[in-house]
Amino acid sequence: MAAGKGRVLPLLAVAAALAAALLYTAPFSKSLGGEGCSLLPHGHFWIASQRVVALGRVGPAAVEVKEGLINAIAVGDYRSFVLRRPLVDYGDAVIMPGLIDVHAHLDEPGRAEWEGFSTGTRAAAAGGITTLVDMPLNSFPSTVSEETLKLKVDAARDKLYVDVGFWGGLVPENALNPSKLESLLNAGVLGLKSFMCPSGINDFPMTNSTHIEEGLVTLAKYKRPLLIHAERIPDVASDEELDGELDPRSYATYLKSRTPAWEESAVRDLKRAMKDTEVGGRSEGAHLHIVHLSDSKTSLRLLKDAKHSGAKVTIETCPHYLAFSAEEVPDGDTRFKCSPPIRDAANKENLWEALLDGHIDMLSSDHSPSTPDLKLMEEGNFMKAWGGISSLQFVLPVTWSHGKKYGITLNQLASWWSEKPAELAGQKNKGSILPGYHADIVVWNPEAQFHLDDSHAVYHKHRNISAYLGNELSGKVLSTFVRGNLVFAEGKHAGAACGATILAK
Ligand SMILES: NC(=O)NC(NC(N)=O)C(=O)[O-]
Ligand SMILES: [Zn+2]
Ligand SMILES: [Zn+2]
Repeated sequence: MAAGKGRVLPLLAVAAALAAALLYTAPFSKSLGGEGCSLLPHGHFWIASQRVVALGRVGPAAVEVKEGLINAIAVGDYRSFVLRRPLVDYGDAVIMPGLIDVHAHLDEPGRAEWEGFSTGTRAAAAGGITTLVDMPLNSFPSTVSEETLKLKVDAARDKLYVDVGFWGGLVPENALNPSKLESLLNAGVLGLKSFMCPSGINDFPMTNSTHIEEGLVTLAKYKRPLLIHAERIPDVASDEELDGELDPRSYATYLKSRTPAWEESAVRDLKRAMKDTEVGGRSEGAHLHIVHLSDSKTSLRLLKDAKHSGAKVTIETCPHYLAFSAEEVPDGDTRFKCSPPIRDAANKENLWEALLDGHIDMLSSDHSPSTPDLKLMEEGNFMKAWGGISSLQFVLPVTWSHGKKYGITLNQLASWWSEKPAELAGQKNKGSILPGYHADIVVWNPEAQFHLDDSHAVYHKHRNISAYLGNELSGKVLSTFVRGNLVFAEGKHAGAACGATILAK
């Protein structure tokens, strides 16, 4: 390419992208550009900036959006290509693939007072997240069958500001029954999720390793992943746990009650399941995904070993494990309670190292709010409070603000938050800015700093239970596009909720 000259990549790889899209398609819930779906009155336009994260590079480019898809990318001096059509020039702001959050608890139907499709997806849009995958528990009933998935999809109708897919639950009731599992998978869940310890939700019981190994055999046929909450109560209690009276307001008490041995015990128990996913294994084609890894020591080492031996395993961690450390959690401040727990500063350093080295594959929010009363904020009892971090809207600025000192790049952000999650969720036409892909895009300013105080608009349901309130962050989301619809800009949402439910086919 001659210096200073632009280059346009018309419909690059469209054939591949569209062919792959046949595997999983996102049914559009409303026609694109429908009444009120977008804050922009165009169905065909260009957006441009000096920092477009696309094609493995960051630089000046213009992206052509047509009927919800990315039609072309002009890199370099793009002006000669952008003729006649409207162009939105974002100057120095970053144009990046929208974030795909594969771990969010939206809690509807049944616990809409905890979160909800409307509030949750408005928060997502304001945070630059363009696709969410909803967890099968905390709603009521849990998503464990074709019928309960249908309740989810019905509850989501006309409430979505971003696209939403669903994980189903692998529970003892369906794990050993392939036809039940197949009907759940045929109904369109993107994969399954199970717990190896009590989930805290009565109609979502834990699974043992036999359930997991058998479930994987069915999942292998569908090539969809099994997500695992990998904590298991160790067979031998540690001496520390046997210590006498411990103060339930002290964060140290909570840490002692849920040690890294819980994660380690679960990972050891998954040994055979992981082996089964290897080439020639009983469930070759299946894929195990460890959600919210916190233990950066033995559990991570065992998972690295399994990956090294050829097991199909991926790992996610969450911004709260990368932003906070146990030393900083004030006693009684149950906003920080989650499972597995936020551990010490050395653990946090190791998690960053593993993420930067590629051993941890991706990030997710694990946004899991409840009503404020269940957080027992006045009592401050860590042992009784609901566990779950409320963070949906803040994950991009939190990752960026804390990652800057480790020298993270915009391409890494796009990989952890968009490309890898798209792959996990089987979304072959999402997660990158590439011709033929959905025009799911976040525009943000990494340099803009803000104080997350009462004047900051927060869209998820209960702002006061978020551990991030009061933080100084950098990285401000300016605009969010979902399939070409400008769903959020300058603090405002589009009038209509035109996100789609994503069902696997
Ligand atoms: N029932 C839950 O939402 N649990 C969640 N709770 C956390 N992470 O503290 C989770 O994902 O394990
Ligand atoms: Zn979990
Ligand atoms: Zn969760």
